[in-house]
Order: sequence, then C-alpha cells, then structure tokens
Amino acid sequence: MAKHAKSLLSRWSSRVFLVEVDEKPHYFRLQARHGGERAPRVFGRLRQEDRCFSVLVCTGDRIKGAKFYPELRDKLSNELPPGCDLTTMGSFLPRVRDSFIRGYFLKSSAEYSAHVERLLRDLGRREPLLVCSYAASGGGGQAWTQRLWSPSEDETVSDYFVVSSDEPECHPSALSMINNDVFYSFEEARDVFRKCRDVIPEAASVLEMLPGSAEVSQKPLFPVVVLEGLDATGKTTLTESLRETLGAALLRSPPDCLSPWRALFDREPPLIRRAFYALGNYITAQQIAQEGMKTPVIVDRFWHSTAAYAIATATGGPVSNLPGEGSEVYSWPGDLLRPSLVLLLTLDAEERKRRLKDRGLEKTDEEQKLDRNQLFRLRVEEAYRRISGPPCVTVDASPSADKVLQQTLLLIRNNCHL
Ligand SMILES: Nc1ncnc2c1ncn2[C@@H]1O[C@H](COP(=O)(O)OP(=O)(O)OP(=O)(O)O)[C@@H](O)[C@H]1O
Ligand SMILES: Nc1ccn([C@@H]2O[C@H](COP(=O)(O)O)[C@@H](O)[C@H]2O)c(=O)n1
Repeated sequence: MAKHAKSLLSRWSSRVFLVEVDEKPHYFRLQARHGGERAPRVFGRLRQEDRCFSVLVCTGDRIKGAKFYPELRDKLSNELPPGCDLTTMGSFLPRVRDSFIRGYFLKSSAEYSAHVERLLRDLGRREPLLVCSYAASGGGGQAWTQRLWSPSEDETVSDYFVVSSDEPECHPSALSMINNDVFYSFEEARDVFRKCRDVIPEAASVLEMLPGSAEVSQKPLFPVVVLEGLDATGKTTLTESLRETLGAALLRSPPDCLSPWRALFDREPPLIRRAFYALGNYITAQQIAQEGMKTPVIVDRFWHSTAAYAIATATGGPVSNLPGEGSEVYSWPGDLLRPSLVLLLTLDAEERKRRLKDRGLEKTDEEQKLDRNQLFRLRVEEAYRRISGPPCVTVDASPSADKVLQQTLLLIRNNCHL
C-alpha cells in the first residue's frame, strides 16, 4: 500500500468529514460504538435501502493529486448511472496542518448500488483513492456506518458509526491552504512549476521568465501604489488616469510577458493556477524596483488579488467560513516587495453589474462566478480587507471617474511622500 495512504489510515478514526451540498456543509466524525447520536442530515434524508460512497484522493504527489481531482469528477460524472447525486467532500484532522484531503461524495439509489460498487472498486484499484461506503445500521435510519474499503488485500479495516460533528471555526480547507492555494515565498511557487514541467511543457517557458531570486536589487525611491478591487470596479480607468496625472510608470500583475500562458494556466487546478499568479507578482516586483528608481509606479493588481481570490475560492459558503482575522494565511510574503500604499476600490454589487454589462467584454470563469455567487463576492472582498502588510485604504469607486481620481490623488499625497 502506498506510504501516503498508510499514513492517512493510521489516524482514520480521528478524522472529521465534510460533505458540501449546495454550499451547505455537513460535518461528521467516526465512533467505534453507537451511543444513540444522530447521523448527519445528509444521511438522514436517505432511505434504508440507499447507499452512499465517499471517494477521497490520497496521493502524496501534490501535482498528480491536483490534476487528478477535477479529472475524477469528470470520470464519476461520465460513468455513474442515472439517479446518482454527486457532491464535493473533504476530510481533515482537527487543527492538524496539511491534513485536508478532497474528494467526492455520492448517493446511489438501491437499484444502482451494485453497479456503483463495481465502478468504484475498479477505480480504487487503478487510482490513489480511499473509498468508503455508507449504509443504514438500524435505529430507523438514524444510525449509519462507514465501511472503509481496504486499499490493499492484506489490510484489515474497521467499520465505524457515523455521527454529526460540530462545525469548525473556519472552513477546514484553511488547514492546507498554505503553499497549496496561497504561496508565501518565491521558492515555493517556483517549485510547483519545476515539478509540473513534465505534465505541462509550457511551465518551462514561464520558468524562463523568472528572476534568479525574489530579491530586488534596490528599494524603489519613488512611491509604489497598487490598485486592487473586484472586476469592473474601475482599476484600469483609474490606473490610466493616475499614470497621466502623476507621470508614473504603469505596471500590472500578471505582467505582460506572461500573457501568452495566462489562459492555459487559468484552466489548471488551483495549486498550479495560483502558483502562476504568485510567480507573476515576483516578476512585476522586479519591474517595480527598476521603474521605481525613476518615477512613481502604479500597479494594476498585485498580491492582494492573488491571495484574496485564492482564499475565497478554497473556502465555500458564508464569510464566517474564512480563516479568522489575523490568521497567517493573510500575511504578506516575507520575500515580496511591499508597495507604499494599496488602494482597494469598492462598489456596490448592482453598480458593478451595470458596469460589467456596459463594458460587454467576455467574462472569465471567476468573473462569472462573482456575478452568480454573492457569497463568493463577499468572501473575496472580506479576504482583501484582512490581508496584512502594506497600508491598505478603501476607496469608494461609485462617484464619477474624475471624482474617484481626485479622491485617490488626495490619498496618495497623504500617505506617500510625493
Ligand atoms: N467612476 C466610474 N464611473 C462610471 N463608470 C466607470 C467608472 N470607472 C470605470 N467605469 C467604467 O466601468 C467599466 C469597468 O471599468 P474598468 O475596466 O476600469 O474596471 P477594472 O476594475 O479594470 O475591470 P477588470 O478588473 O475586469 O479589468 C468600464 O466600462 C469603465 O468605463
Ligand atoms: N496579481 C493577480 C492578478 C490576477 N489574479 C487572478 O486573475 C483574476 C482577475 O484578473 P482580471 O485580469 O480578470 O481582473 C482573478 O481570478 C485572480 O485570481 C491573481 O490571482 N493575481
């Protein structure tokens, strides 16, 4: 049995499981004996004869695991018989860093359960998966057992009762966010790209664009102002005006030199996609350091965008699911150039939608998600606010473009030495 699966099994009974149905989390844990506790509602809605299954990805190889997770969803969606419900799930050890693993939870009606079992057994033999089945164990359908299917024939695994568990303080994905969703050093992000060269040849081209290290040769003499905010809050409009008014250099992250590969890496799973944007920030940092010796520098998106979107995507549900204020996930990377000032443009949802509609450009997946999903938008905005590091000031972007420019100039003059 693979070493990684073995280490997961060694603390199996201490794990907590999370099944997400329409962004609503259901938490459960395992018990050797049943003490009359209720099963979580996600099970409670099932009939006695129904079967549920969980399929968790358990590879020690981060790149393979990240690529395999969405592929698994496609495989399951294509091969499962009709009438099966499929949703996302995860499992973690409370308060244990890097313990969060992802997978899928599926519910099958009685008539198809034998078919689903065959399918999963077959999949489990070929892929690094931990598969469990769930069945009613009496008590009028209130009590459910989890049976972990042995990943190797010689292994004996136990059955456990499944009981509801309290919701943790924040979404458990936070346990594995660092260096999977958000990168806090140049080396960590570069390492992901070095490791994925075999599976994504374009990663080599990105690596060629990178500086030798995160260190910048000199600290900028002039102020460096970053403009942040959700899509269509007016960043492009304002950065152009600031460039003209201040005679500043205008840079962006990701930098133009990465444009040929952006669409490709946008389609990759979070580990690779976020590493791409993290690396873009380090290239932009080098450019800032150079330009900042000659003129003020305005930057369209930087670290706040990379971290806030990543954190908001990794956590589902309401804002309360975000890692708490002050959590290390909000800290500024120690090796990344700090701007003099970050300005966060905010706009109410309706006005932002109106501007998006008027602009009429094609929307990225994440823009569409922002549009559709009010909770996601709120999580991104709150994550923006919680990020620590350089001073971050919120700017109301709803007045006319000229008024927003005047307000911004005032903030720059008050906060930077111009
Ligand atoms: N203050 C403003 N009042 C009204 N409309 C504005 C204002 N600022 C920008 N707009 C318009 O809103 C739309 C979005 O602006 P812009 O492209 O500058 O946003 P953005 O934040 O750069 O978007 P993205 O991040 O998606 O590139 C554009 O059509 C722009 O002309
Ligand atoms: N420094 C950055 C910049 C952008 N992103 C990601 O790109 C998307 C928004 O960019 P737009 O050009 O469409 O405004 C969004 O998905 C961010 O995650 C980033 O991560 N880091």
